Amino acid sequence: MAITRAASALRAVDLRCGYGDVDVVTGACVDVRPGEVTALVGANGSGKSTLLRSMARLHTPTSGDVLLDGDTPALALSLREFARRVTLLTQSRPSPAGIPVRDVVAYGRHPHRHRWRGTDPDGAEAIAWAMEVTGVTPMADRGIDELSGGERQRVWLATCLCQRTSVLLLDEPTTFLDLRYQVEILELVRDLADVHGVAVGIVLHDLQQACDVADRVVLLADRAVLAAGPPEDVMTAELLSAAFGIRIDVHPDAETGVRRIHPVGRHTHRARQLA
Ligand SMILES: Nc1ncnc2c1ncn2[C@@H]1O[C@H](COP(=O)(O)OP(=O)(O)OP(=O)(O)O)[C@@H](O)[C@H]1O
Repeated sequence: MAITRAASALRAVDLRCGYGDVDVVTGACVDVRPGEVTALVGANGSGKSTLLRSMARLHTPTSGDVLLDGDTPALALSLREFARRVTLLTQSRPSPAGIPVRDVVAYGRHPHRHRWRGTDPDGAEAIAWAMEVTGVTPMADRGIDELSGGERQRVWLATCLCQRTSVLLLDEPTTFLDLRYQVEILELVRDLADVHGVAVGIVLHDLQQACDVADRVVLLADRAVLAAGPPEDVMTAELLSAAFGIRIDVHPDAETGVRRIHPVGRHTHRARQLA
């Protein structure tokens, strides 16, 4: 992968991850850079979550390194210090009964609270901001277990955002969300990178969303990184079709140049046109 624009905020170097004796991903190099959105894409089971969790210190890789700010081994930091710099929105999260949304979000500030005094001068403002941008302020007093899947997803995202870390890792943040919130969350992600210089690593199933939001894409297949780089290099018909095992057409939008992704199933309108 070419490294040109910005120094890496979080980098996986030659990472090998798996479970027991089974390798899920080998030789993976991923750069998550300040002010950029890096999307991880690939078929179910290709190792996106395992790789992201390994970069967030939630899974222990078999070998390889995870480096912060170019050269600091992630393991050199205490977990608390690491949590102040890197946060991960995981795919599955507990929703304990009766805990109000406001308290769930506030829990995100835990690494920032003074160890003994328990103070967090920036906490209230960070929590209010995170709840506002994710649209969960109106449900602040409701129990997290009473919410719909999409509402809950936004609460967990607020819990991550209130930490104001310089690296934000998101595992399928648009799952469960209706179209409006999918668009808003991705716009927020883009703003966090563009305006606040946050380094964002994001797992996305929707390849169109990856084309729309990402500066760089890492495509996983066959237990490795099949391709990595700008969307125009990675989101090609050839690479995507190989990674997903179906025909996928890709055409640049005539107006914007952004790639448009068209999976071609046997019964899609496009397949009938081509037949
Ligand atoms: N706790 C675990 N123990 C054993 N194998 C696991 C475990 N978690 C995941 N796997 C396996 O590791 C592989 C990669 O899983 P992972 O969740 O990283 O893939 P993914 O690309 O994120 O998938 P998806 O798109 O379905 O979310 C899969 O084959 C999965 O079955």
